[in-house]
Amino acid sequence: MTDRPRLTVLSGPSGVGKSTVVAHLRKAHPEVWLSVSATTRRPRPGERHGVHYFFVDDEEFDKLIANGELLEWAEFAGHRYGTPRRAVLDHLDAGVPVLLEIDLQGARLVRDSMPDARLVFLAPPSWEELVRRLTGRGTEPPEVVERRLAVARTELAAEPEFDVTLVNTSVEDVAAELLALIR
Ligand SMILES: Nc1ncnc2c1ncn2[C@@H]1O[C@H](COP(=O)(O)OP(=O)(O)OP(=O)(O)O)[C@@H](O)[C@H]1O
Ligand SMILES: Nc1nc2c(ncn2[C@@H]2O[C@H](COP(=O)(O)O)[C@@H](O)[C@H]2O)c(=O)[nH]1
Repeated sequence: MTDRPRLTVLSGPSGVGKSTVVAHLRKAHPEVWLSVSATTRRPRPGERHGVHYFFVDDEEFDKLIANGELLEWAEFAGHRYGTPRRAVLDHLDAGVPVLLEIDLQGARLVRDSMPDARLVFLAPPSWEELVRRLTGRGTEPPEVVERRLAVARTELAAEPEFDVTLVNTSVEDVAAELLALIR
């Protein structure tokens, strides 16, 4: 029987660089499986259904919840996001390392339902750098950036709840540290 690998949860404030770090890691290590979340948010330019997210409407998201298909879900800055349960469990059962990239509320829910999961907090080098990254990404209008930064203050305060903190100064360094934790 295959040993069940540990689930790794990567969390941290919007704009800190979670997706950038994960993309860098997975380019060199495609064997690490990244869960594709469902969301009611609209796609950004370049985002593809089934690759970056499963983009669903409110009714479809309600059904996912009602049918117990989500391992966890949360509302973040006006939209809902959730982790499809079956695919995560199937990959773990098959011995494949699984990575979730989710918000603080979701990380707390996973910790409650899967206490063996390792919770990793990605922190910015400074508040000013976080603002620069989120603004510089240019994917959200100023009012949404403000909303995400307000949430970020709460998320930064929750860092002690996590098993490990990685500071995203260098994408290469932090991706290597994350890989070592996943293994
Ligand atoms: N170490 C780094 N140094 C400088 N810029 C970075 C670094 N890591 C990421 N960035 C940049 O910061 C911006 C935000 O990164 P990214 O979209 O990966 O954040 P995120 O945490 O996934 O955000 P969200 O939670 O909103 O999806 C991007 O423009 C990215 O290129
Ligand atoms: N609780 C969950 N949070 C999730 C999930 N998928 C993504 N996220 C987090 O939402 C915010 C915003 O993401 P964005 O793509 O709109 O910038 C970010 O913190 C993601 O990590 C999920 O399935 N559950």
